[in-house]
Amino acid sequence: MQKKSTLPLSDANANRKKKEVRNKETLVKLLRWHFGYPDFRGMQLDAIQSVLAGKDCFCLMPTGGGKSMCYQIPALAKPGIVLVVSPLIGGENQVMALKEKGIAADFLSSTKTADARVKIHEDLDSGKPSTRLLYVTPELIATPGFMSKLTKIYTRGLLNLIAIDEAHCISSWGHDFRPSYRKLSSLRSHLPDVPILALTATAAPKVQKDVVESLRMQNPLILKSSFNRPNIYYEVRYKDLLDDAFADLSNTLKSLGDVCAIVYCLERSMCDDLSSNLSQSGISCAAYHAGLNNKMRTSVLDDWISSKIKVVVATVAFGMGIDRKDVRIVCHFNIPKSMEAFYQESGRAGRDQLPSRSLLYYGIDDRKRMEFILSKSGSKKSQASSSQEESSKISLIAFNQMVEYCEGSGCRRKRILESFGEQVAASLCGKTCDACRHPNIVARCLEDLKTVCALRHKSGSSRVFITSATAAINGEQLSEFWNRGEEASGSEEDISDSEDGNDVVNNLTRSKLQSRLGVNEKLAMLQRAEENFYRNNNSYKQNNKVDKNAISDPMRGSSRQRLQNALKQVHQRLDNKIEVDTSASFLEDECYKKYGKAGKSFYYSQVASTVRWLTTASSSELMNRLCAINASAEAEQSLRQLNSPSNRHLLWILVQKMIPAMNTLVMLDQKLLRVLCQWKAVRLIIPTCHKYHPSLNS
Ligand SMILES: Nc1ncnc2c1ncn2[C@@H]1O[C@H](COP(=O)(O)OP(=O)(O)OP(=O)(O)O)[C@@H](O)[C@H]1O
Ligand SMILES: [Mg+2]
Repeated sequence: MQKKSTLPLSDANANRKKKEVRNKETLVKLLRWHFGYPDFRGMQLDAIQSVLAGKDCFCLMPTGGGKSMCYQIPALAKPGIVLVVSPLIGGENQVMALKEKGIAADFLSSTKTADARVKIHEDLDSGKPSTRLLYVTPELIATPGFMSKLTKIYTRGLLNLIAIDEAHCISSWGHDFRPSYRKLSSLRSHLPDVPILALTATAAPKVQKDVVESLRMQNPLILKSSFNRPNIYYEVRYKDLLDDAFADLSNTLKSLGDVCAIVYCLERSMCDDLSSNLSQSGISCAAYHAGLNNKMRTSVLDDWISSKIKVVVATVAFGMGIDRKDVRIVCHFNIPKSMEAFYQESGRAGRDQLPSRSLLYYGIDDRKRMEFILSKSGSKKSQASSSQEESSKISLIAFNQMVEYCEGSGCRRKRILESFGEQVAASLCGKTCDACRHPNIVARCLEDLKTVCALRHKSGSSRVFITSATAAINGEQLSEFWNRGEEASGSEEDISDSEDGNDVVNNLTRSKLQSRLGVNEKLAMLQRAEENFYRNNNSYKQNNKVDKNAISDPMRGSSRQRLQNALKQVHQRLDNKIEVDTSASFLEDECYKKYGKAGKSFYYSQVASTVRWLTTASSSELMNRLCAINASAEAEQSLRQLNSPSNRHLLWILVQKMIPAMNTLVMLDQKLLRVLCQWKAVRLIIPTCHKYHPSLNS
């Protein structure tokens, strides 16, 4: 790309020239000439004028707010160099975009070839460098060789400004602390008179204080814009209330058409699995995480930027500085670790200011996993905080804001903004979050979630079985939630999230809940469960055909072993009251049923989560749960004996007798009974059947 000439500024005496450089008209002209934008946004002009006047400035602007312009325009306003400290990816992208506009920018980093580096150094040493914006990584600043080069440029009076992009990385209070940023404190002592511009979208007051102090900024102008992103619609969906969160995600992405999207996951392996699952369902996507080599990462990024692929399934490694304006949806498939992280990541949607969405899938297991990780993760941050314990406490407090965002019924937007200390008028949202647009549905979801938690707490059991909340929301109808009794007795609950309908039957036998539903609703629900059963069975078969992700028998064996090891300890705690082998097989089977078709890492993470539960649950939780498993294993044994054609008729009679007695369904048809048999639902009914038909005992 040809170099664009700098906009000629009138040349009079030095003082007048200095002032002229800062006057609005001149700066707007530069903006139009180089970038084609009609005017400055928000506080851009204030920041630009401040640094051109030689003053330090701390600039807090929302994601996509246009922070880069605050140092790009000063670089074009007067001769000399603006040094931009930035993380690698973000810097490289910006340099590429600037070069395309004919602006002399370069990135000096270890990823450059030796030749390219020599060229840049020659230009810097020339006494009249053509480079206007020199991007570097914080690591480079820390090297003595580069600092002496900078000092040379500075003594020649050619260093106009030091811009620290993503400045929150300096602070261990921020969500993305990077030790290399800490070393930037040496800039002020080596280059005392150069104004420093710190830019971030992280608003925590502690971060601001940390940044200002670490960089030794002097009486900086503090500019803060509102963090509101009015063009983003915020929504939370509850994994524990969805039939199948993967299917829900995939359907959501498909329903939006061929749009550009980011899906964030917690773990690399989950990115790989989710990406391959989405690809299998026809979505153009790829995984991006730190486990891929540089070449792969660059190629995924290039393909996504150039629209060859539409969806990137990524860890947080896909992050800072990625400037694709038309991301229409950012999904979090796992809950992020803090509101700041969530804000930054979701903020990658709609940088073109057009309507966009943030969709977070919240799951109780994810929450527990994150709490576990954060409680162990203090050591990383302990450099700045007094102890590891304190540091993990801070992380957990930060995480709690995220939990409140998901579990609260109030406006999501308000919650985000208030977490950054903004006062928010009730009318601000204007129904641009699910809680404001569908308050009843959200309230109901939360009620259901409470029920799920209560059931788990009582019996160590897992989730309820309901149809997708999404469908209900999209259809503007009431959702199909039915399990709303808080005091539901869950004694015969099992942890299973299996999609085979056990949950339906389990829940049907919970008498407190039953009275709340009409027969038709219950039948409809059974029918849906039946459809799900067949649908899941089919997709399972289909997936299995192509399965490089398949979970092999040895893998399952080693998972059983893991569970057995954990169960042995539980066994001792519970005075040898449980069957280790039976329980291990049962728990492993559950993990497999739940995530077998989703891939290895989903499966492994479910196994890990079960092991964690075994090591952290209370004795009574363990007793309830594990005794239920043993009882259920016995019941299954009985089922095998019972499920012969001649016994089916008997079963049918039993079901008819038993269910009305329990005030549930007054009738079932043969078809549904067949389904019940296939779901092995009878195994759950059988213990109850004994009461009604003692002859069964024989
Ligand atoms: N005055 C303006 N008018 C219109 N568009 C602008 C203006 N200033 C910047 N932009 C555009 O807005 C987009 C976002 O800008 P930028 O990347 O600087 O945001 P940011 O604040 O650094 O966001 P993030 O925190 O996500 O890095 C860019 O595409 C940029 O070109
Ligand atoms: Mg930026």
